[in-house]
Amino acid sequence: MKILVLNCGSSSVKYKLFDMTTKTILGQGGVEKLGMRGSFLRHTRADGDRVTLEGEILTHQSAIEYILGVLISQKHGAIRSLEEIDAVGHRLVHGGEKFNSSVLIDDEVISKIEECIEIAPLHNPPNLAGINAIKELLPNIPQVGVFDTAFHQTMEPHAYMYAIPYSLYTKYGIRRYGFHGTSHRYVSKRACEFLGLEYEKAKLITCHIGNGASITAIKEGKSIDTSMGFTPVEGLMMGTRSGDIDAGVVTFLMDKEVLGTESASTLFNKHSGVLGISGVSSDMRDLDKAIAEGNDHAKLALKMYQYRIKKYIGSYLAVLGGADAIIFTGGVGENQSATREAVCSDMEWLGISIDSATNANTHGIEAIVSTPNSKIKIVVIPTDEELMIATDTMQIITKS
Ligand SMILES: Nc1ncnc2c1ncn2[C@@H]1O[C@H](COP(=O)(O)OP(=O)(O)O)[C@@H](O)[C@H]1O
Ligand SMILES: CC(=O)OP(=O)(O)O
Ligand SMILES: [Mg+2]
Repeated sequence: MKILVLNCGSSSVKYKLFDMTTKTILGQGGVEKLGMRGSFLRHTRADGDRVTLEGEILTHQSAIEYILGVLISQKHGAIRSLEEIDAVGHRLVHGGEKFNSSVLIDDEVISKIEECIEIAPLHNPPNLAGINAIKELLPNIPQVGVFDTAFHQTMEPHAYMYAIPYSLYTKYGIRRYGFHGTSHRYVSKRACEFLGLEYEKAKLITCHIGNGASITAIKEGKSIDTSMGFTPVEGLMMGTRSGDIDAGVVTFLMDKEVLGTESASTLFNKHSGVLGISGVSSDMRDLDKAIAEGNDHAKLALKMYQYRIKKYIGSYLAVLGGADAIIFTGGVGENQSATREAVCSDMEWLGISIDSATNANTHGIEAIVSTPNSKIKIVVIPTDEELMIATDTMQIITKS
């Protein structure tokens, strides 16, 4: 069975084509700078063959036309005909309170996703554009939606409500939803397999630390709290997002700097976080370089970044009543060993003891990086949201 996984963002469409029989990737890549000058498609085939195609790619439909074209192209293709594709699985960001699991997409599902546009104006329109493009280009193929928010629908009201008038929840759906659920679900399950823990009995803290970052407390297979909220700007400090901030700062700056809602949103989503403090970059690799060159703002940015993760781990240990494992994933969580070390240091009193040497040598692979006597295991599990989406898609279309 062959499944195409699509992640349609506002200016990019990423894809992976899976052969689920062998769990291998036949081809992958993405369209970038969608709708802008200089848009291009980058494609890599399983055998390493690579190609970059430049073109005027203005809409999601034309991006997907390019992708389908390269997948069956004579020279760089991964399959002979589009008929080989059995289903398409989409990463969908916001399912609001309407979806607590992955679903087969039909007209009713589409209209529910449309209803969520109001609370997710940045994410849901490009997701819907992707679904509609496939409807147009591959009219009879089943499509499955896998929501970032679904895994967190198990949170209870005391964890998801904001302490603002209750009527605003009823009127607009203002509450915490949480994101990266597909990744938190994947790495938590995988960590239990890896450690030999029973998922339905485990207490876990999953740290998805990439460009966007969030942390989740999982009890008996259910998300009970997570750091992202109504939008993906709450919680941890991120590459370009502020994370938690006093609402008073927002209104003060909107007043003093005469910011409209869009400029304020850009400030906290795109110009803040590691980039905002360091003035260097949102990428940890650039930050490390700047720190080595003696840049004090870069040093401060990294310290703030690590401190915030540590604070969240502490609070989640409290709400879970301890933990069996802390799991690191995402570009930073998988690769930046110094951040794992800083976050887990001086926590022996809590039963957390990191093995510095093993940790320092662990990059992008599954590994236990705690000492053998650490009560709480510290593990690195590379995330695979696309495989999770492909797996859900296969299960759903097989059932239906
Ligand atoms: N070798 C590395 N060392 C330190 N940080 C890294 C390394 N590789 C990637 N990163 C960090 O991971 C980030 C990307 O994380 P990723 O999870 O791939 O992001 P996205 O949210 O775009 O999926 C980069 O911006 C960078 O900060
Ligand atoms: C929802 C979200 O924050 O996603 P990402 O980390 O991919 O930006
Ligand atoms: Mg990501």
